[in-house]
Amino acid sequence: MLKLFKPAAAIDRLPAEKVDAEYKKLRLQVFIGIFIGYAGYYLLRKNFSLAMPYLQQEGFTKEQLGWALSAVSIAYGISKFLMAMVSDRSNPKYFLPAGLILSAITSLFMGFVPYFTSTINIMFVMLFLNGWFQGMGWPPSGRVLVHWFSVNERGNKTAIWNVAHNIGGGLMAPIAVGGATLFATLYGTSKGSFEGTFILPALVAIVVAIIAFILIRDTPQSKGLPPIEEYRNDYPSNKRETIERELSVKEILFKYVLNNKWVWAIAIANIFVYFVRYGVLDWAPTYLSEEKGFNMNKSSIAYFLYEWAGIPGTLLCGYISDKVFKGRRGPAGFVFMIGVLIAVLVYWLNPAGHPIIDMICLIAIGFLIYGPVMLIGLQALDFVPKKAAGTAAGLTGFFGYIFGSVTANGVMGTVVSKSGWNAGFILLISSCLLAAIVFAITWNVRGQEIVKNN
Ligand SMILES: O=P(O)(O)OC[C@H](O)CO
Repeated sequence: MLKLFKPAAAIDRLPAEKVDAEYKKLRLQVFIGIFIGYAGYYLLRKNFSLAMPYLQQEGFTKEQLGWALSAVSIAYGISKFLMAMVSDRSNPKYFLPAGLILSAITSLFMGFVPYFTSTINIMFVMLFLNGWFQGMGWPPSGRVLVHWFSVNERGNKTAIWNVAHNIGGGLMAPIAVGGATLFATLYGTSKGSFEGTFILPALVAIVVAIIAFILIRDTPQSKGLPPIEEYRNDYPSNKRETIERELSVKEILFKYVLNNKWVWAIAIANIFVYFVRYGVLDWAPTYLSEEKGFNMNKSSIAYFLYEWAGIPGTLLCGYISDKVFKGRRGPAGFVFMIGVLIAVLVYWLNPAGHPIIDMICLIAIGFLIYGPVMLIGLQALDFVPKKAAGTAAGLTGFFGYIFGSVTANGVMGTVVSKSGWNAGFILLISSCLLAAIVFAITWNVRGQEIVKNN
């Protein structure tokens, strides 16, 4: 591990009368830091898709660009897991901004140096690098969440933090399109300039990384504060013990993550959740234009609504899992996935000529799918001691991206080309059902109760 990333050491405790005020101030500060930091990551997650129409005008085909784009998901899935093992033993104040700056530098190279967008293979390598650096965002955020927020408030706080990615993803398109227009003006061309879709989001992301660096802190103990469990008198088990020493990679991986059946269960659920998340989102423009007669404008509105509907849906899901199901995430995940199943069915069976119903279905799917997406991350944080939290979430991310998202692009594309949209929808519906079943298997599990803290 690089010396720079070394976890911040504990310092002497502050006087008791200062603890409360300092905790309140720093909890808000670190939360804002990871919120805007993770939103910043999403400015650079898929900005390439906004460059694609311009790159098509430069002579690249849809298939070539789709292949290059898949590099982001492949690298991201692997990195979210591997970099999480590094992150669990790193100071998030350095780790999170470092990944964001590296991702921004990759994007700046693609915007400023023509060589890096000159062939599909070079773009694939650049996007792979970008995906890799993108994997440095979730794990340090998870480390901050579990060290500054105790188990009985985590559902709510994780749900609020999780909407950062909808906000970042939602803001990316106008910033990238604004960049294209701005750089077209600077370069004196009448058409949009794809360079700007790389450059402007990257510049904004660098500013975000600096702000995140200023705000984020490592553990409460490194600021002279007690562990969060002691401060809030909220322990994960009756033994009132938590692990506060940094764990070795071997301990994290083999003692707490890979031999935990519940982590495996949610990793498998994540395959199906991500297949639906990206299977619906990435194919919506194509499906709506081919089968429902939507033009690009209407399709992009539907795409936008899908992302933003995720915000209230995620908050509601976190609230329901805390208040109605008393900290059990499985039932909330089950109910939301059944809701997604119904909305996907209507989206499929609604005949062409009723665009409002298609829009409502996409809003409903967006509203409902991001809750389960968030719950899996939350369960991962809950199922292991806090020093292993990023790695557990990283494993679920690996399964979600490599087996869910990548197949949502590749397998869906092949199935739809060979057998038509009905076959594609049967895959989506089956995934909803399988995700619901795995959530149901975790029905009675309260993460904090099964965590092994010794
Ligand atoms: O798909 P990811 O890894 O960016 O995660 C998105 C959400 O934050 C999941 O909780």
